[in-house]
Amino acid sequence: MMTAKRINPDLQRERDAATIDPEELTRIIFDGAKELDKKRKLEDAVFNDPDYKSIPLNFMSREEQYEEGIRRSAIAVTKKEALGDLIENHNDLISYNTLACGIGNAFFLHESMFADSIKRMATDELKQKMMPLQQKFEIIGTYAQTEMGHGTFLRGLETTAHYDPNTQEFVLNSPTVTSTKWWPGALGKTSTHAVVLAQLYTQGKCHGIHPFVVQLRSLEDHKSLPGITLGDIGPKFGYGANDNGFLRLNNHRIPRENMLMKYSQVAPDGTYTKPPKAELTYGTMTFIRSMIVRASAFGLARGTTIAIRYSAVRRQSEMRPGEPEPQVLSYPTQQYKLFPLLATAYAFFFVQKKMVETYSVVNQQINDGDYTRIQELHGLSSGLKAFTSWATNVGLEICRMSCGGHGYSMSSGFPKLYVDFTPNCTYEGENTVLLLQTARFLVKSLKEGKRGAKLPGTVAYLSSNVTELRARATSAGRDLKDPRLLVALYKERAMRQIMFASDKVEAARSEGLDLVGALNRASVHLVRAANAHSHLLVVENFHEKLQELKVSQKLKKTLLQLFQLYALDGITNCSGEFLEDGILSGTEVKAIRQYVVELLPLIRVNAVALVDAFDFRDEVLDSVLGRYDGNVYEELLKWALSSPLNKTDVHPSYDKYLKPLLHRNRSKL
Ligand SMILES: CCCCCCCCCCCCCCCCCCCCCC(=O)SCCNC(=O)CCNC(=O)[C@H](O)C(C)(C)COP(=O)(O)OP(=O)(O)OC[C@H]1O[C@@H](n2cnc3c(N)ncnc32)[C@H](O)[C@@H]1OP(=O)(O)O
Ligand SMILES: Cc1cc2nc3c(=O)[nH]c(=O)nc-3n(C[C@H](O)[C@H](O)[C@H](O)COP(=O)(O)OP(=O)(O)OC[C@H]3O[C@@H](n4cnc5c(N)ncnc54)[C@H](O)[C@@H]3O)c2cc1C
Repeated sequence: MMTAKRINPDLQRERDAATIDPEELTRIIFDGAKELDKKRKLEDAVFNDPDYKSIPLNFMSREEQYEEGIRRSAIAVTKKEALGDLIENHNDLISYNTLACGIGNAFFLHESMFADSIKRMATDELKQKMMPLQQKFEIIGTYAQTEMGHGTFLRGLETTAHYDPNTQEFVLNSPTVTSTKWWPGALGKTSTHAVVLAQLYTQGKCHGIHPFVVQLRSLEDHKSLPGITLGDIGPKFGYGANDNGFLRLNNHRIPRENMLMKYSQVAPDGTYTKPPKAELTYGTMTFIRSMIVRASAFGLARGTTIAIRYSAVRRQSEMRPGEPEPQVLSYPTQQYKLFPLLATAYAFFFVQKKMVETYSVVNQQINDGDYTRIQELHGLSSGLKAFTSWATNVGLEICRMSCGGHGYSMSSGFPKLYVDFTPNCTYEGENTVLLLQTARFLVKSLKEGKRGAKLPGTVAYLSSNVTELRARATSAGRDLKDPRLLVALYKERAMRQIMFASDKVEAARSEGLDLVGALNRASVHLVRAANAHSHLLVVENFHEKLQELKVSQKLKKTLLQLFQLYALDGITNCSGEFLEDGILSGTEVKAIRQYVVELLPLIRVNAVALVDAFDFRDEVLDSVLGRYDGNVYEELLKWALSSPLNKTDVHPSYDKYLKPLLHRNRSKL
């Protein structure tokens, strides 16, 4: 943690009064003392390096942001080579890049989706050719799937790859305006190569979308190759430093070997062999979806750190004349805005660990040719990606508004945090669409459970029936703060929502609709069901973690309070779903509302320590309001003074426009 020269006394008092040691919690969040030490060393390596210093992003034009992003990303490549053991795994790599290229990592897709697609789907020969070039940064790759006309509906992509057996090449084309590749990160100006998804045609037949490695730019002068039109798509809501781009292909030829042919093949004569499972093409997206759960945890942790520290420093409104103005953190309404989000950030930290573990186990099974859990992984990653990113998206705006007027200033850090986070709800699968995928898996699992099939872990509860679940909830006692009861209540709620949605699908089918039509008619209920299921997974996982963790009694007590707040507040926000089937009575829901309010002052004692435990350095938070030392007001003034508009006392526009206006009647006076 950064040592500050002078800590704001209010913030210091909060830290002194805490009953927990934030460092104990930090070690849990970052997987133990060794990993934490590594993370801090990586931070030192970046923030003590003058090469990573630049003028504040807020005062740069978009071109300057792009250039600065490229500069930092490029030097990060060489600097990280010298860091040896500090970068041991993919998490370390992401951490280092996030720290070094805070403005936006130009090579994120190169190191994730481009590399992963090749590793996952290329033949050994293509891998041997491409991976060293990728790893040594002799080429820069991106992932070009989305088109102007279609992002969600992959089967609707229009880019074509026609196989020509005479030359043993694929001929790539963008036959319509809407087939223009649109959005891929780093496509416009940076990348030399892309994994391009296109409809494969061979021997006169279309075989659906397949991935191809396509060179876009010359490796000598970086000019786009003949048959290729490339560019930046223009300014966006956020991600100013990234050249999200467009690509048009005009009879562009690539060798047959550039198709990623591990699972499906085109032989030299054009004969097509289909993959053992069509969904294997989608694996790279599953990988990033699981990472977005991690990004959600970090995003909400950042937002709550800024808002809670600032709320401890900010004093407003005498309660009674002459009394000192309270810290806004002491108002129950402020606590009610922020503490459930703090609890949510913790819940997401724990569930992202589970997501990453599950991903890595199932991915290994898939690599070994065992596809039995592929659907479960898809249901889990789609549901958690959507559930956690939506909650973080909403939570960040609540955090910003909880900072009053100063939250609206760029100096708060919230505008950049929000605009860079919010596309997590859209890219890598639009959230509604992903929840519908999860729901499909849930409806299927429910049916199979009823038939007596053994269901995988995350949906095993669907093989029970509601009477059993109700009995389990009842046997857990009726102490509404008891974690076992809370998990049982969430389970019953999820089960009932899934049953309700399934019944609606069945009802539509019995009216003669086909499955697709029936799923579409029931889609509002299906999304609700998938949300309820994902919510349960977060609650259940938090409970399991509480039982597993070997921590001090004081910390255990605080984590239990956070769990209770997360679970109880979740009930009040969806109380209709708990009331409508009598899972809870009206009296119980009212009692839960009161418990939530009673938990707030208990959390208040440790609120600052709990955000300190996230261990964000000031350079990472990039927020005047969230500073570790709490010296908000002095820094706000400094920040404003550094604004380019304040370079001169009189702005040049005075002579051009204001003076003529102000002086226009002067001669008449
Ligand atoms: C302090 C230190 C600090 C450190 C801080 C560090 C903290 C941060 C750390 C983290 C930083 C990272 C942040 C991330 C940044 C990201 C960058 C941006 C990247 C953005 C890239 C993109 O944005 S890139 C494009 C993504 N674009 C999609 O995402 C399209 C969605 N659209 C579909 O994905 C399909 O279109 C859709 C709908 C499934 C229908 O698919 P479809 O048309 O085939 O139709 P069906 O629905 O019929 O599906 C047919 C059957 O396939 C099954 N299935 C489908 N998908 C499956 C799958 N994946 N796995 C298995 N099975 C699957 C399904 O379940 C059916 O199974 P069944 O038949 O048995 O029911
Ligand atoms: C910042 C950013 C970076 C990106 N980076 C990349 C990249 O690197 N590579 C890449 O290939 N792509 C990238 N994308 C594109 C991204 O993956 C798509 O935008 C995303 O998958 C959503 O697809 P869409 O834009 O077609 O949305 P649409 O599908 O058009 O969504 C519009 C609305 O329609 C609804 N809808 C669509 N289909 C259904 C359905 N079946 N049922 C119910 N509702 C539906 C959605 O819920 C949504 O409300 C990026 C996008 C952004 C914003």
